[in-house]
Amino acid sequence: MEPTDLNLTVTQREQCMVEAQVFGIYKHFSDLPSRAQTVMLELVRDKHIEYLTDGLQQLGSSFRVLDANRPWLCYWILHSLALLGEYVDDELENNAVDFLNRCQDPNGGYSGGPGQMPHLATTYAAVNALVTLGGQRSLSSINRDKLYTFLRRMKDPSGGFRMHEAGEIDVRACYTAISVASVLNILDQELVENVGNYILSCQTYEGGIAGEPGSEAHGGYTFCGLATMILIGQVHGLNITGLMNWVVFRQGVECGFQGRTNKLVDGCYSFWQGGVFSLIQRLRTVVNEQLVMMDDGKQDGSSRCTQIPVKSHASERKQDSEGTSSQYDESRWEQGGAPAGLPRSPDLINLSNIGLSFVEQHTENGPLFHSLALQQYILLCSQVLNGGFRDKPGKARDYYHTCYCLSGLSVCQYSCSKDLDSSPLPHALFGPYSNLVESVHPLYNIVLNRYHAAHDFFRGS
Ligand SMILES: CC(C)=CCC/C(C)=C/CC/C(C)=C/COP(=O)(O)OP(=O)(O)O
Ligand SMILES: [Zn+2]
Repeated sequence: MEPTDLNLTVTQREQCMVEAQVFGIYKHFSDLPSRAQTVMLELVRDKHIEYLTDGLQQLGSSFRVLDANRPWLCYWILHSLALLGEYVDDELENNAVDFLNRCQDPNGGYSGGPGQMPHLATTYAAVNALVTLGGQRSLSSINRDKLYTFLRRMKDPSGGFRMHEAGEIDVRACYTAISVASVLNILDQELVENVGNYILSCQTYEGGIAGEPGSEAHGGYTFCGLATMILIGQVHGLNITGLMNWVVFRQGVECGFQGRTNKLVDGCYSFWQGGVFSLIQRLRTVVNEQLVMMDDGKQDGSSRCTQIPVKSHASERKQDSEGTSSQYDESRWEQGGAPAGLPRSPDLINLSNIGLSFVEQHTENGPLFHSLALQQYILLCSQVLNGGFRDKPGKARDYYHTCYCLSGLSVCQYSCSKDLDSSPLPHALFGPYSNLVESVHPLYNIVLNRYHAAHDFFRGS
């Protein structure tokens, strides 16, 4: 099944579905769109906006559903609307800002609902939601000083972060802490200290990144770990070639991505795995350096990062548009086992500029995954024609899958573009050009123009 152009016949599309069923994905074949409905494979934009706006209105009127998850619902819905190029009206915007403010803890951070314990995941969701809303009222509602102290309290002496007070330390916690600190321009050396080593300890023999040391590599954590390493300027410490080797095998015959080896594809991994590709595309220097080392016969391509030899000039340092400071330290690899530790981030790194310079660079590299095929999975299998997206046929739509399917669609559509703020060429899109959605900043999963506005707002303060 190779959907290589926009002119797939209905018969070919039906063949895709039949093949997918043969591979055991569609237990509910009748759930798939009918033949007539799939002809154009259109994004049913108006239906999605209706579904999302309804969700936001329900939140606004009661704010009672899913008690510990409400900032997430705000982010998933607001981000999905932003991807569709929609702005919410003043009343809904004010309600959302007020509600998120009630989730803000007096001592910093955001909880899942008013009066609850602040948590890093809901802090990330609330901050991304407020940045997506944008504007003075929304952005200035974030108490950055208190938020910084919350992040410092969540920092474990080992370097990782805890999700909440006395909570678990994992890669998600590292990403959510570093992502909000970066977007709010409060990232500093104290927060960064030893996070890189924690993430390195989670890269597995398969090449992907696990949630915690010793666990299985997973797309969600691989995105979090890779994005964190870029945001702290230490991505060169990961075995990127090994990571690429792992992620390229995660796109299934059904065209969607699976989260981990031998599991089913799921629409939400369109972003978690698709986002990994978007990041890797912008890591040309690091990828080339590691490929050269492999060419030198010093590295087995399937090996883990601890076996990457290092350059002999340990003092070499540079910060480039990938937000990477190349600093090689031979002693790190000498043990033949786990790395002895990433060097402390050089002071030369401007932590406040990494997110912006990363997204401003041009990339000559095309996507390393089948972008049109993934768009087909999203539009044909995950899209619900009444609005919203789902994991796969047979499952119900929800706001989480709507957010991450649309985010994945965006990553696909801009995957052939040299830069993220110009419109892609029609051949990059599956279906009509009206399917085009907004581009995202792949490190934060925030719509790019909303990120730029927030970056300007928090710059220099
Ligand atoms: C920013 C943030 C909070 C990121 C979260 C990242 C994320 C999606 C992590 C995945 C967690 C996980 C192990 C799911 C497996 O569920 P499963 O066993 O039901 O699914 P599977 O069969 O597809 O692996
Ligand atoms: Zn899912």
